[in-house]
Amino acid sequence: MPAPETTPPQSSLPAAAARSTAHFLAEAAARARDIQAVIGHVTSHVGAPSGAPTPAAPPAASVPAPAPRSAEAPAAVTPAVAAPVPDLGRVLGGPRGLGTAGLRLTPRVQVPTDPAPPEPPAEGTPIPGLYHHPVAEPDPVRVEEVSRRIKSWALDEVSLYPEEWEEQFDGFSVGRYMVGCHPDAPTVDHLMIATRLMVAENAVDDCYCEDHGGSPDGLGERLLLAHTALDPVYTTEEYQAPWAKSLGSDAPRRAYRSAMGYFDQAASPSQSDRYRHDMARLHLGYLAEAAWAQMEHVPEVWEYLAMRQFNNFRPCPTITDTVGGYELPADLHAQPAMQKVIALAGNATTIVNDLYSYTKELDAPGTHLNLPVVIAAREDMSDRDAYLKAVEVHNELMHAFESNAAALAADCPIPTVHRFLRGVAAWVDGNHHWHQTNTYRYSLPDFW
Ligand SMILES: CC(C)=CCC/C(C)=C(\C)COP(=O)(O)OP(=O)(O)O
Ligand SMILES: [Mg+2]
Repeated sequence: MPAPETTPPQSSLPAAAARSTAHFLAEAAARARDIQAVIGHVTSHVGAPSGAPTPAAPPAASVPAPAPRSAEAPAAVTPAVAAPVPDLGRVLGGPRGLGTAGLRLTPRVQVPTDPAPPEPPAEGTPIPGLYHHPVAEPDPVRVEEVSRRIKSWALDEVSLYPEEWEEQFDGFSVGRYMVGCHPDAPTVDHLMIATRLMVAENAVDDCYCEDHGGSPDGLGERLLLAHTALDPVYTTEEYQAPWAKSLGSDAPRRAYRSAMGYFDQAASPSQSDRYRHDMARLHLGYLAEAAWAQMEHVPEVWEYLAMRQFNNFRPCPTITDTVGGYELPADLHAQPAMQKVIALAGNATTIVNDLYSYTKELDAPGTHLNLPVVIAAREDMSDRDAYLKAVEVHNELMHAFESNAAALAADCPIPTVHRFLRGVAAWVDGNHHWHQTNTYRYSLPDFW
């Protein structure tokens, strides 16, 4: 099916409102003053000795079901507190005190005010011993609307898949995934920004690298050309046209081009640049994985973990501010302490995938690398012991994410930083929930 040449419609998102240069500069100057005030704190904390105590991780909390919202009801988004936050439980749980209930962004620690009917148990079993925070089932009203809109985008705007892949598209449940990962998105339009990108990222992974005709052969070329749908080519007139035409020539490129077009309209230039950088990281990771597949080489465990830090979910939690309708300023995003928190969160979420997709990948043709497989091969362990060790690696990454996020929050008393950290933590929890409950796609090994 030929790709319709579509241009994303003008967005009505607040963040997409035309940013006049003057307005942007005034905003940036005001922000710069705040940022400079805290950068010193962040830097001095990062320089502390590695044995310095870090705040304790919060206890996992049981979560009552939130009342379903209407599809377009805006979430409370105003950050409220500017005081230093001493522990992660406070940061992730949001502001407390009289009148602040509506400002909490993740439904982690809530005391129900009236008895709600008990929620049916979530489908799927969490991996025994896996450190995670259970979350409530994503708002079904939003899920339904996002699912409807994403299918129409996939079919009508980018001709993403042939009819026979429909069941797999539906089974992926991307609407439920994204609604669960972005509980503070103000509207369904905001959720769609994340959902289109998630679908496009998976189209590239499936069609270029894996299940749907992917292969390590020629992957570098395919990825580079697809990357230009995110990061445009500027060349001479003669060669500009064939490049522009190439972006419509296969489903992954059509999906990247369209999803990025929508993202650009909602994001600031530096948020778009952040995303492009994270996608370049992702593509670098795909290439290392492909090189090992071509060489039939199993890397050492640390080498695998390094590759998986790039072939990683990172581009998804790092758009939490765009999806939330606000911006974490570039200077704060670039701080080493923030980069470390983001990397740890991305690594924990990605090892969650290795663990939940273990049986699916064992059943796939050839050797599919994931953390348990690499540990078993390189550390001479049984499949079971290697899997259990991989669970421990995940748990250590999660604790490191949480303690580093808590330390950063305490050192950086800026509401936007706290909100961003809460957004990343919500993504981590939503990602776990989706993996646990996506029994169409994943099943656990029989190790317990
Ligand atoms: C959504 C996104 C940025 C994905 C990039 C990397 C990726 C595909 C994963 C982290 C998922 O890993 P994997 O390819 O192993 O996925 P499945 O196990 O097939 O679900
Ligand atoms: Mg996997």
